[in-house]
Amino acid sequence: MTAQILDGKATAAAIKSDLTTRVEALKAKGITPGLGTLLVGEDVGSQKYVAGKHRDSRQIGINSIQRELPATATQEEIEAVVRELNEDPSCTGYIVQLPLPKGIDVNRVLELMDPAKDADGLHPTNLGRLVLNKPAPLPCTPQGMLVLLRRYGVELNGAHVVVVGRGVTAGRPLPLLLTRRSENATVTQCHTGTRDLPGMLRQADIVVAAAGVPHLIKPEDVRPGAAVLDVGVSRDESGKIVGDVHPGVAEVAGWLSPNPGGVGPMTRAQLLVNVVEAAEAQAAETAR
Ligand SMILES: Nc1nc(=O)c2c([nH]1)NC[C@@H]1CN(c3ccc(C(=O)N[C@@H](CCC(=O)O)C(=O)O)cc3)C=[N+]21
Repeated sequence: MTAQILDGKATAAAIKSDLTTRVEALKAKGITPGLGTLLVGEDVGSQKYVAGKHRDSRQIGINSIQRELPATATQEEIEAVVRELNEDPSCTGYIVQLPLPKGIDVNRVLELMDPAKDADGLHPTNLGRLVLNKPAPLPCTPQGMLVLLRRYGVELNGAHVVVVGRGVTAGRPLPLLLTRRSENATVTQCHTGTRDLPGMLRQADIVVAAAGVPHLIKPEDVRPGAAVLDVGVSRDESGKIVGDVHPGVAEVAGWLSPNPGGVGPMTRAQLLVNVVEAAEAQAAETAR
């Protein structure tokens, strides 16, 4: 058996094509959405992600507002740029690329963001609204996974999803989305403290590997026919991406979201969705 590939690149392209039309409609009303990014430091991986986000934006007609600070930037300097982006009317939504340099209080920075401009969906107010089932920009990586599973018809209703990892961008918020009545999945969250990870994995209809541990998920851990999403990003000595899923899993799983080419492009597409939706909300506000 060879898994059907959940093609995040192709799905993201379809989402971007739909967004292009919505951006044109906004422009006809005199609104051009703008995506802002704040990148602190010279991490090559982060530079690549941010460049990719601006490339995507340009493709669909969204303006880019690119702010950079050196790794030596102080808390005050970072907060000053956040305040600027909050005030800037050309910036519809923005992200502060994580991680921030050591010694910076990340949560203080994130809490200073205008929740209405939170393109990542990771502002405490928006995460709180998600818990309360109120409308909010959704966290991009989990929402990207959901859209990908839906597109390929992977059943969520009643499914047992085992999420490995509890990071703020992926593992922690994903169960909030999956356990809503509209999705109706049952979720087990596993992490480094989980006693019998292979035993948990074997019970899963869907495995989400978001631990950041290279090849953590082995073929013998996966129930034949299960869906497996490779989310964790590590790099080998040559800088090549290594995911959390062992390549042999492709022979056992029913569906596989590869890495690269799976959840990464979906995360970026969802970021654009959040910016376009923020601009549409703004347009509706102006029209009233
Ligand atoms: N505030 C914030 N928001 C984020 O969303 C965020 C972040 N900080 N910090 C780091 C992680 C990581 N992340 C990725 C996004 C896209 C790809 C992606 O598109 N990857 C391509 C490959 C890219 C390559 O080859 O380097 C793919 O999977 O096909 C990967 C990883 C977003 N993150």
